[in-house]
Amino acid sequence: MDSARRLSENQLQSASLLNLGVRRVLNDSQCVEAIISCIKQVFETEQYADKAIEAGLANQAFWNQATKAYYVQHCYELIRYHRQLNTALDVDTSDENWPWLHFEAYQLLNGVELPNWSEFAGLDVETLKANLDEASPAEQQSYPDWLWQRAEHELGDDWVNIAQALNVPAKPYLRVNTLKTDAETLQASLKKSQSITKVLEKDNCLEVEEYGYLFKSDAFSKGWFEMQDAGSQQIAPLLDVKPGQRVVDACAGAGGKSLHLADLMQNKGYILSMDIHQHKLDALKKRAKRAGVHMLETRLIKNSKTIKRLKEKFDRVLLDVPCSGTGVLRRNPDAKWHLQPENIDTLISLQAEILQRYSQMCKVGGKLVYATCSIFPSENQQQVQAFLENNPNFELLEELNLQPGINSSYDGFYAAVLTKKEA
Ligand SMILES: C[S@@+](CC[C@H](N)C(=O)[O-])C[C@H]1O[C@@H](n2cnc3c(N)ncnc32)[C@H](O)[C@@H]1O
Repeated sequence: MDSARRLSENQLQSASLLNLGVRRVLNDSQCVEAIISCIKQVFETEQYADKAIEAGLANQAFWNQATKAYYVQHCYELIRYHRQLNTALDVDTSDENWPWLHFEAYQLLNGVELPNWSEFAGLDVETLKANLDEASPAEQQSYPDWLWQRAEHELGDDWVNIAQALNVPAKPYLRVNTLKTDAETLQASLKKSQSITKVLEKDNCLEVEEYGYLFKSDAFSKGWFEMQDAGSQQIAPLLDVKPGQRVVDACAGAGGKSLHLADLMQNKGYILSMDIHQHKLDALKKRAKRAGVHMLETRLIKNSKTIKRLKEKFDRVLLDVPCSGTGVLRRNPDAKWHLQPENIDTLISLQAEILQRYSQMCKVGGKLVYATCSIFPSENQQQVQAFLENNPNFELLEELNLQPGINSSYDGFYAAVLTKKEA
């Protein structure tokens, strides 16, 4: 079977659902117009997808849950398959009607019948499929050429499977905040807000099957859960933290992993969460308050002195470094189109610098975890190898390499656990 057909079959898995949805939603042209407007913003004004989608939803407070879900799903799908649709249609974004053509082509390729609207061009699905059959793998799977080539070079034969897996919409997962509740109590409470979840075998992780009113639920306002991918939930446990330890999360962002660490430490000890962006630390503080975490302090990294002053002060160091985000393309498909090859080279230099300088904060006998949400060995194993060659006082204890389509159905993550043997 050729890869264009294979891709179409991937998409067809949800065709019956789409058919149901489209019939409902196409009675309401406003939703489709909102989808068109959102993808125009993303591709014509380079707005981030999540911001554009959020803004679209804010304008439509009266939509029901199904319409909102249809809107979000279709915005993401049209962003994900942007290049594939351009190829199938043999048009690019200089044709001002492109968003409508994309919507129409996407539906036809997924076996959905469309109503007789004047906005639709009456496209022929066989022509769309024939155009895809002749296209390159990067066009068929909807990736920029440079990214495809780099991934093939770095990942070899695995890349084709990873590329397909990164096109499958990500499932939502929750991390149970065990400082406040347990999985079964959370599940029962969420049911009251029409949020249906499944308890996974992994500790304290729920898969969301139906959103319902998740973020309006009692459980959310009480801080009983955090939204966090099941792959991401595997990073904090690698630090092997104990209550009472001193831990630094030096690239903490809005604190997904800091909060998980606080939970694993039973809220006892000390966590210093740092970042170069104050607005992210402000968001972290808010989340920590809701989660009932009171052993965590935030600190802005202003210059190199902030780190130097903390030399050998921590039992555990987490470096969840800035990266290409190629492991989380299912969640952020627009990153494929924003990312440039030179960005990855700059990130690789920054990662090496962070690992070298920030590792100084680890005590002798302590542990350091270097983590990314990238699938590229150049940001992962190769960084760690280069660091170990320059720093023989560190030793590699274990590695985790979650690759969608290879060994994981979650997002792509890499982590290396190191220990500091001597000063
Ligand atoms: C992968 S994100 C962290 C995600 C976060 N740990 C979580 O679990 O939610 C990387 C973070 O590194 C921060 N960052 C970028 N350059 C940095 C630097 N030189 N030092 C520390 N943090 C940096 C970014 O602002 C970003 O928040």
